[in-house]
Amino acid sequence: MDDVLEDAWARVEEFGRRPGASAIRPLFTADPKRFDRYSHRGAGLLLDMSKTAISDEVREALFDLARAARVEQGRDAMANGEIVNNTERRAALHMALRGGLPGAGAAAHEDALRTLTYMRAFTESVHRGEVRGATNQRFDTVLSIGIGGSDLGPVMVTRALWRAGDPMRPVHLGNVDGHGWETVLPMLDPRRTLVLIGSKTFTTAETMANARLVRAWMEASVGRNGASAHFAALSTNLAACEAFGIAADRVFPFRDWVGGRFSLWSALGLSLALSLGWERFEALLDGAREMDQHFLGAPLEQNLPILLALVEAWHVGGLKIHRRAVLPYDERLRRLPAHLQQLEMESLGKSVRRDGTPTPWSTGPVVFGEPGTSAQHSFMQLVHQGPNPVPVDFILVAKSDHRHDENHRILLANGLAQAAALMVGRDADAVKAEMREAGADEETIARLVPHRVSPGDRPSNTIVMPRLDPQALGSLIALYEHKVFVLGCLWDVNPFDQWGVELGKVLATPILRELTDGRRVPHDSSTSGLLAEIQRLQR
Ligand SMILES: O=P(O)(O)OC[C@H]1O[C@H](O)[C@H](O)[C@@H](O)[C@@H]1O
Repeated sequence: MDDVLEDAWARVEEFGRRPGASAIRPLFTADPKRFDRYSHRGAGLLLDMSKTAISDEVREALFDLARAARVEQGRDAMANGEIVNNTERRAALHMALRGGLPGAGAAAHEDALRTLTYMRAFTESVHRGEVRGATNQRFDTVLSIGIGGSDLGPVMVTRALWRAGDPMRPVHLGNVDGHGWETVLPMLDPRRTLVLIGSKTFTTAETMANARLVRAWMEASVGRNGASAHFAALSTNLAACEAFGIAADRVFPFRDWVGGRFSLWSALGLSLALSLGWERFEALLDGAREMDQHFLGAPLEQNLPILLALVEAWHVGGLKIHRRAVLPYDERLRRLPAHLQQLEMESLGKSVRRDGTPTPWSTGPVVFGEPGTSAQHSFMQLVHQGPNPVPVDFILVAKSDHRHDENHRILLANGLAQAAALMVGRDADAVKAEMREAGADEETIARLVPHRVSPGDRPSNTIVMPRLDPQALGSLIALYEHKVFVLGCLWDVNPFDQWGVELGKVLATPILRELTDGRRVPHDSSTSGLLAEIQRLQR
């Protein structure tokens, strides 16, 4: 396989070195039907990849790459519960949480269904006021404690879908920074607050510190005995939940085959069910399942997650572009870039292949983003005119859920215009003509032309969603999850582990000890110097 994969990459790289490899405009000139031929639908979404420099020849080379990487076989192995997370010796069965899989995936779904059924019963009991707090008041707020994969997905979905009047008010506590707690504290009435501690391992230092903080606050209000009525845990580590004092019937388990950044569909999504209502949580899962079915069934050439991954493979491997921006043109998706940062960078920021040898190719790019149009007024200058291209994913939502039609038209017009402007650019002649038309004098024109030229040929994908509802959001998130898996195949890296985050955690322990009791421990001189400065300022 190695030779085949390396050969396939070599071919993509060779296309990337050809003169004019990054030109997009000539592809539109040569093919009036380019949009039709380079946009695809699946699970209710449309992906337009026509504004990239992928020619028919390059596309064939990318399909060959997908075949060489055995993407379809890898996908089927994942769905069948095989050990695709080879370093941790685990399956990756997040699709099974959504149902619709055959074989081992179906068995895993049966298992997940037990928790989902329990989550539903609990959610509905809370909403009906049958499950109450220690002072017999109904819960109206759900405080979720968790970080990373146990925070970003649920926060992103909450921001996207929660509306005033929904069953419960969601509040999230992720960062260990006490200012985070101080910020949410005024929003909370302990007597009406249900606290969820979400942690796959139930050992994450920040989450446990916040959990202890919140437990002390709750005990101070409703008493030691009463506090347990206010807590539930979402975890794979049942013993640690028990040791923390969570009642057994308040532990919502999930399996180790659910990766943290793929876990919002599991018990970890309980905050979503509680705040949005069970039906909308289920619709989210339905949308994801629809994308799963598309991913599992659509041919390579029309398979949205595979195509999205191939575009990235082309940018990183062919054109050597190591960054990407995500611009959702919907304020409600403002935390989507943060979720994708974790999903993509934690999964694909790797430098060794699955067998531990160095990757001969570059892997995961830097991902960042902000909602449009706000992003246009911050970093898009660099995307339009900076020396290095930044491919963009534009996400457009056709129908809004408000009545301010003019605002929505302005929003959409801007999203479409940004993508077009990046691609078509504006050359010196066009700038001169526009300036003359506007009555500028020749001196001003000569002075400003170089500043006003936009190079064009800057690539983007556009994803169109019909509406931002739970179903479409589920499909969108699953699209990116599967894209990440496909890139794992193409780059031959394990997208389900994250060993790189370990070292920092290890080094934090002696530093914390030093900050706590002042006993010096040897560090590099920079760390020692900074520590000394902080301690001096604290005195
Ligand atoms: O869910 P937990 O076990 O608390 O883990 C929370 C997060 O912390 C870890 O350090 C990883 O980087 C993340 O992948 C994980 O989602």
